[in-house]
Amino acid sequence: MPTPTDPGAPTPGGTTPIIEFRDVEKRFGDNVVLKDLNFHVNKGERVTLIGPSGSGKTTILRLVMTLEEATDGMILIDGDPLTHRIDGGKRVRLSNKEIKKTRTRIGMVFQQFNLFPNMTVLENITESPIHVLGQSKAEARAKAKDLLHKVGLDDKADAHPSSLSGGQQQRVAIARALAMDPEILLLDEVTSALDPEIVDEVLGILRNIADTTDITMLIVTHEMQFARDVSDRVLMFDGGAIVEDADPHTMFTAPTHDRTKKFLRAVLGEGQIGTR
Ligand SMILES: Nc1ncnc2c1ncn2[C@@H]1O[C@H](COP(=O)(O)OP(=O)(O)OP(=O)(O)O)[C@@H](O)[C@H]1O
Repeated sequence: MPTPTDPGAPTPGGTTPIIEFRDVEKRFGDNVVLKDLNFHVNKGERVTLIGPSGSGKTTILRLVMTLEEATDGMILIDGDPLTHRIDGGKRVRLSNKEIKKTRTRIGMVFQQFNLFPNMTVLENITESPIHVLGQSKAEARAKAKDLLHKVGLDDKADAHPSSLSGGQQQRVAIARALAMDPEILLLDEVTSALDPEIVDEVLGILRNIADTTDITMLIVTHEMQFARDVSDRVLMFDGGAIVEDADPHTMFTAPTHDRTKKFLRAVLGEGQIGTR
């Protein structure tokens, strides 16, 4: 097993973790949201976080994206500290430059799309590849067009986000995240703000990405069927702690923990565990 002095060591299965939480604490004032949280995600794995509202799922994604920083402990990306390292027994924050370098390996899609309203769809997608990765305009535009094709929006390159439906805006947000060639894709309730009839179109695109790439995915979703279809592993959270860690078949058909059973009954409906 990895030890605090041995970052990124292979797990017993021989696979290197690409995301590793070590004794992570996150508090907002007096509110301790995560306490001594330890878990890892292996390269190429798709891991879904489920659990009741307020259990800390979004906070975990925001920590990986460096939108928040842990108040104690360490997060490692591919063996490298993300925001803090231990130096001579002391917890030291990395420089902004070091943090930014690791962050470019990670992409995130949010519930509320977060597109730049004054830019066209194409500009939204090319902005970071040009300004963060230093790609040429031509290279970034070619890649963006390719991605727009992939998400079924070839004809929307010159449109502004406000003229698009919610589902179309979310597809642009997915293309924008992919334009950075992320090794890790974080999906935070990406269909929660969408009308029910367009949820499937967005989930279909994500299923396709899961099927055709080896991007590591960390997913927060209330779409249990989607979680069951794409995940290698499902982590059930409650009160900022993992109460169950299982493959999706086990989690959704034969959960062992009472808290998981109660949660899934509430989400899926009485008698639904094992039938979906
Ligand atoms: N920026 C913040 N400032 C203060 N408290 C916060 C902040 N972000 C999250 N929290 C608190 O952290 C806790 C966990 O929130 P989080 O959004 O991670 O939960 P969640 O499991 O994703 O919930 P949901 O399923 O409702 O999205 C909550 O008590 C929340 O109020």
